This record gives sequence, structure tokens and C-alpha cells, in this order.
Amino acid sequence: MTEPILTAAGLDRSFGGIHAVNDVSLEIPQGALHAIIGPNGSGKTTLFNLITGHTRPSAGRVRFAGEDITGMPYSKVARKGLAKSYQITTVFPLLTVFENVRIAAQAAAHSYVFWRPADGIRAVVAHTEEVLERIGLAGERDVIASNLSHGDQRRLDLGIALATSPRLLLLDEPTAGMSPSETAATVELVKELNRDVTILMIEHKMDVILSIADRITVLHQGEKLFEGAPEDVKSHPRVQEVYLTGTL
Ligand SMILES: Nc1ncnc2c1ncn2[C@@H]1O[C@H](COP(=O)(O)OP(=O)(O)OP(=O)(O)O)[C@@H](O)[C@H]1O
Repeated sequence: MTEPILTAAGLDRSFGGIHAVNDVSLEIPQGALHAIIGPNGSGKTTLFNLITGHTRPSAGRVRFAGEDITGMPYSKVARKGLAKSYQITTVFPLLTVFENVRIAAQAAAHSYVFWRPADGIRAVVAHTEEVLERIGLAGERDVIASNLSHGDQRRLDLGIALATSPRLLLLDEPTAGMSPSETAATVELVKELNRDVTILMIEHKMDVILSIADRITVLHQGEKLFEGAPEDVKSHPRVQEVYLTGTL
């Protein structure tokens, strides 16, 4: 059996007296679309930060693409093929859509060797255009990013992550603040991206999770409450209980 692209084993982190993530383990196989759900404050973002290297775990290990990356800074983890798209934090608001994606593509292209500089530039431009097509923003390539709708800014943020040709993409609430039609378009986009990128996502909207994820981890007060296929999560008595009582 091939090794999972990501393995988190016994991750733990407290902030003062708050046990934000309590002995959480995850295995994400290559090609998966895995969702993390849980109520506010259940540890989802902290878990992501422990995986990406933004926060150091007090215990536990993280393995990515066959390598132990525990405690490695995000800049280094990103170069190994792990990208994240959180809200719209990576978008340069005063640059065009094209420039935003090109800068990310160019930064990631340092690992390629070209005989002539012009070939390098051509490859970066071609890759940028391909990403814009994929995220559905080819028609907006010359628009200043801050003039895009919220939904399109989120797509652009995703495009910036994609431009680095990641092997694993972490998405934090990709449909947050979106209209129903923007949400539906993003669901389709995430499904399409999953054809060649493994995806780990935090998502609050239950209908989105159930239609998109092949596996779901439910966090509750920093601990893993349940993990399984969408239909099992939906019918699990404890998950139902915390949902119905409003604590999830
Ligand atoms: N840097 C920090 N300093 C202190 N406490 C923190 C810090 N980061 C997270 N926490 C606490 O850890 C707990 C888990 O927070 P976290 O943001 O991981 O949860 P979450 O599930 O992502 O919540 P939300 O859905 O609201 O984003 C919360 O009680 C939070 O207040």
C-alpha cells in the first residue's frame, strides 16, 4: 500500500489552560478529499496550523510526502508541495488577477531549470494561463484584484495556491461568506481540483461537506469525536446529538 501523503500522529497543543488540540491523529491518502468539521473553538484551525508549521506541536509528529516535517517552518513545507488557501490572505489587492497568479507561479518555478531565460518566462506565463482557466478567471485576467467580487477573490486565492503545483492543498472554509451560486461554483471547482490534488479542508456548511468529502473528521473540544464516510458521520448518534443540541 502506498504511504499516505499526510500523516499526523498524536498532535497536541495547549494555549495557557486551553487544550486546543488533544492527541489528534490523521491519515490522508493520496487523492483524498478529506473534511474537518466541528463547532467554533473545537481546534480545527489550530490543527491546520500544526500541520503547516505555523504553530509548533507540544507533542506528536507530522509526515508529509514521505518526510518528517514536524516543526518545519511553512516556507520550507510549502516548497515541498503543501499549499494552503485561507480566506483571501495571499491576494495582492492592487495587482491584476494575472499578476497575482504569475508571481506565485514564478516563485515556485525556481525549482525548474531552463536553458534560456525566455523559456522560463514562457513556461511561467503558460502555467499562469492554465491556472486562470482552471479557476474560471481567464476572462478577468486584467482586472485589479480588489475589484473582484468576494467569491472571485476566494477563487483567486485558490489560484495562487494552485500556481505552486501543490501535492496537498489545505482549504480553510473555501465557501465562507459566499452566495449560494458562488458556493455551488466553488464546490464544483474543489471537486475538479481534487482530480489531481489531494485536498484537506475545513468547512462549516454541512450540505457542502456531505456532497464533497470522501471522509470526514469531526472535532469536538480539541479531540477527535468521530471519523468516517459522510453517510456514517450523518447517522452517527453522538454527532447527531452534538448537532441537535447545538454544541457542534
Ligand atoms: N494563539 C492562541 N492563543 C490562545 N488561545 C488560542 C490560540 N489559538 C487558538 N486558541 C484557542 O484554542 C481553541 C481552539 O481554537 P481554534 O481556532 O483552533 O478552533 P476552530 O475550531 O478553528 O474555531 P473556529 O471555527 O471558530 O475557527 C479555542 O478555545 C481558541 O480560543
